[in-house]
Amino acid sequence: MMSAYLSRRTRVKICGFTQAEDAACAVALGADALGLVFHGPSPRNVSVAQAGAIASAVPAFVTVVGLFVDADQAWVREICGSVRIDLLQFHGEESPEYCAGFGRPYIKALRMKPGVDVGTEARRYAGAAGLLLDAYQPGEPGGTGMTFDWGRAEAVCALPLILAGGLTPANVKEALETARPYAVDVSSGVEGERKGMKDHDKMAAFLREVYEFDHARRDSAL
Ligand SMILES: O=C(O)c1ccccc1NCC(=O)[C@H](O)[C@H](O)COP(=O)(O)O
Repeated sequence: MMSAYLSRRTRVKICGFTQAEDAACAVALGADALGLVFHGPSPRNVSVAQAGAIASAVPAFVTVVGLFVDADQAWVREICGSVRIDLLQFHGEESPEYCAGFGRPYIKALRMKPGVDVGTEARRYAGAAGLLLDAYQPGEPGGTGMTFDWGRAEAVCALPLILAGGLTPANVKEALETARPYAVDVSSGVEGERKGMKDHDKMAAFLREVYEFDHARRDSAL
């Protein structure tokens, strides 16, 4: 009988879409989840109309993630009422009570500043569907293109861990080898010249690297 380990594959979320054709490409390449940023100051911020055009073209079984940073609750509700959002992602200082207040599954981002303990935060956000670990850059809430010490993500924790921050096709295998997360999340590392515009070749290369990592690990376990 095949063990859970043998059937294991790394999920991939690509974040920060602003163009429907980039999102369609990510789906065709096999991405598991697409992130839409609802945060005005971000260069990847999308309007309701843009988000609707992207989300409505996403097929069943691919997750549309709505990302917010310390947003007004009414704004989160308004987006959820206007756009298909399957999963919420909170990227600021939101409390567990705030995150749970929308009656939807959510993931909580942790910016890995010194002293942040993944196990402690996992207990705090026990109701989350996953914990996303991102780099800490003062004054920048996310999408920084910066990495952090992936060894800190090896923590034993009851929640699925999503590794983010500065991942690229060139470093994602090493990151997977070190941290062994449930999923990886990438934004800048698959962009071209402009933030929010995804490079289709980079997205393909990123997904290929993850696929190759999973297959090599599975083969070595046989
Ligand atoms: O992408 C943004 O512009 C953004 C703005 C504010 C909060 C979060 C943001 N992105 C969050 C993500 O999910 C990114 O994918 C994650 O931070 C990793 O980004 P990157 O280092 O660029 O791969």
